[in-house]
Amino acid sequence: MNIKQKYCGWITIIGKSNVGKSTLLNKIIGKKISIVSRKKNTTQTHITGINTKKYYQCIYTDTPGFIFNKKNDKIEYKKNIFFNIVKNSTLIMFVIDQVSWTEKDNIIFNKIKKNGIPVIIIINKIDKISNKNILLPFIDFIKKKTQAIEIIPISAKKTKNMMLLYNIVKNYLPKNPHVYPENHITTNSQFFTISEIIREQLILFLGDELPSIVKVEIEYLKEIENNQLHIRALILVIHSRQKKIIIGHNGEKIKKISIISRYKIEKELHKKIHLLLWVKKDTSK
Ligand SMILES: Nc1nc2c(ncn2[C@@H]2O[C@H](COP(=O)(O)OP(=O)(O)OP(=O)(O)O)[C@@H](O)[C@H]2O)c(=O)[nH]1
Repeated sequence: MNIKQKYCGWITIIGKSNVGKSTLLNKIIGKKISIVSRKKNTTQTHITGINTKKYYQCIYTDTPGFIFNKKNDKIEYKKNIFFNIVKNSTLIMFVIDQVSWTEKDNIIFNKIKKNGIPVIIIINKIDKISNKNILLPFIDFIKKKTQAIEIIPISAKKTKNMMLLYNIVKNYLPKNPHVYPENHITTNSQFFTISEIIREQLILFLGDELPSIVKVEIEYLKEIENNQLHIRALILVIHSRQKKIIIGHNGEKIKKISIISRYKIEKELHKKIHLLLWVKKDTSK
């Protein structure tokens, strides 16, 4: 019997805050599993995204951006958890913002380098670089400075060089059986549990009135002290009239959906929930 060899590896996405780590992971997975925002430190916990194509499975971890102590430039981020993730990686994707290599990048890079795990440096947001001539000398400079195994300029937002990146990552995957089934895209079940509860309530409350395609995206999820969770969820519709249906007269419907959803999420997660629901036209269509 000819059983095709399988490959599987763990890839950790590292970088300063706001360099585009979550955008990159979402693009790789093809779904919004990690929250993207202009605000720094949107990603609060580790997000795992799984990408399986035929015989190759990549298990990505998006890490929260590093926080530096303003006084002494020391990393304040939960070091132990972080370095455990790094230690167990097959590969590291070190993301930087355009052609800027700062002292902070140096500090983070030197810390992770000690583990001897291969590092790919990703120069993100190249769509923002108007003079592309500066790219090659910068790549040379980074190559000398870091001895990274690969340096790849991409635009996660504009999906530029993403296939090239995937093909490179694939080459570094060791022979391993797959850890997750093919259609499994994240281990962050909390994320999905919440959006599914909201969708469930939409279906229950609106029945036949419900527009056929309603997406719920968790835009913001933050755990605060005393077991409380702040959630902002977007209900995405195709037409403005669908928006009106969901909101209802004087906002009555959305209010009810929100109250019951909050109650159900509290029951499911055993946490105090603060829930804000927004209905919005899906502009990605
Ligand atoms: N122009 C451009 N903007 C991008 C690109 N990638 C990400 N961004 C933007 O950069 C901002 C930060 O992106 P995130 O993906 O949230 O960055 P992050 O590194 O995960 O941030 P933290 O959660 O703070 O660690 C967002 O406004 C993104 O839309 C890109 O390739 N090009």
